[in-house]
Amino acid sequence: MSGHDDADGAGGPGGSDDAPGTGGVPDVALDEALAAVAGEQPLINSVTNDVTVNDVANVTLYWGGLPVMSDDEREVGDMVGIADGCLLNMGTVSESGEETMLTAGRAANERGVPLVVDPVGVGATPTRDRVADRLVTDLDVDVLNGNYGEISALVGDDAEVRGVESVGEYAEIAAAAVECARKTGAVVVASGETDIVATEETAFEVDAGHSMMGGVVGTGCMLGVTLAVFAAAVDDPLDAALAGTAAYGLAGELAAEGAFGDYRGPASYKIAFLDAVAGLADASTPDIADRIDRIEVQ
Ligand SMILES: Nc1ncnc2c1ncn2[C@@H]1O[C@H](COP(=O)(O)OP(=O)(O)O)[C@@H](O)[C@H]1O
Ligand SMILES: Cc1ncsc1CCOP(=O)(O)O
Ligand SMILES: [Mg+2]
Repeated sequence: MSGHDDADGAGGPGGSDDAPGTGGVPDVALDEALAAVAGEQPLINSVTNDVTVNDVANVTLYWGGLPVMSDDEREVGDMVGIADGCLLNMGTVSESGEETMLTAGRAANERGVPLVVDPVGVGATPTRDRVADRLVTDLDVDVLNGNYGEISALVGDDAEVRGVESVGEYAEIAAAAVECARKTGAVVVASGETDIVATEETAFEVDAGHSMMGGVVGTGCMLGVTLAVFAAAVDDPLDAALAGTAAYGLAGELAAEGAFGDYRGPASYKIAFLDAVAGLADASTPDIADRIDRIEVQ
C-alpha cells in the first residue's frame, strides 16, 4: 500500500507538492496513476449501499484494485486495518450501519488508510443530515464526493436533494465545494455535468464525462470507489482526486463513443462503461492537463 504517510516522499504521479503545472494546475500524469493502481493492486474495503454494491465491487476490480465489502461490526476494523483504502457510502445506511461506518472510518484513520466518504442523499432528510455530519465531524476524511446538491447541502447552501438526486441549479458550486473542503478538511469532488475538485484553498474544473452517465444509477457510487482506489495508490489526495475523476470521466466518454461496443440505451451503456473502466489503461494514456482548469474562488 502507499497511503499518505509513506516515508519516501515521492508524492506519486505528478505532484501537488512540487511545482504546479501550467495555470496553477497540478501536473498529474494519468498513465503513472493508472500504472500505480495496477502495480499496487490496492485492497479497498467499501461499506456501501445495498443498491449499487455489486457495481462498486466490480469497478474496484476493473481499475486493478481488490474489492472487499466487509460491513460487520465484529470484523470491519480488522479488515480496514489491512486494507489500502476505505469507502464509506451512506446510501442505505441503517442505525447499526452508521456505527459500523464510524468503526471502519476510525480504523482507517488510526492506520493511515486513505478514507473516502460519499454522503449519499444528504440534504434529503434530517436523518441523513445527522449521519453525514457525524461522518465528517468524527472522522478525518481524505476525499469526499457527492453530487452538486449533496455538497451544497453539506455546507448549508440552498440545495434540493430528492432522494439521492441533485435537483436545481448550482451556480456557486465551486465556492460551495471549497467551503466543504474547509469544513471537512477533505479534498472535495462535486459531481455533475462538470466535476469540481476542491481543496481548502482552490477549486478545479474537470472537463470529462458524458451525459449518459447521469442516466445510470450508481455512477456517483462508482466514482466514490474510484477515488478510494486512486487515493490508495497516489500519495497526494488532490492528485488522486484529479486523476481518479478525470480517468472516470474519460471512461464514460470512451463508452459513449462506442469504443467498447455499441449500446442501445442506459442499460447497455452501463456495460460499455464498465468495460471502458477495465480497458482505459490499455486503450490510451491520455494527457489530462487540458481537461483541468483552475477556478477563481474567494
Ligand atoms: N450530464 C453529465 N455530463 C457529463 N458527466 C456527467 C453528467 N451527469 C453525470 N455525470 C458524471 O456521472 C458521475 C456521477 O455524477 P452524478 O450523477 O452527479 O452523481 P450521483 O449519481 O451521485 O448523483 C460523475 O462522474 C459525473 O461527472
Ligand atoms: C437509488 C439509491 N437509493 C439509495 S442508495 C442509491 C444509489 C445511489 O447511487 P448514486 O449516488 O451513484 O446515484
Ligand atoms: Mg451519489
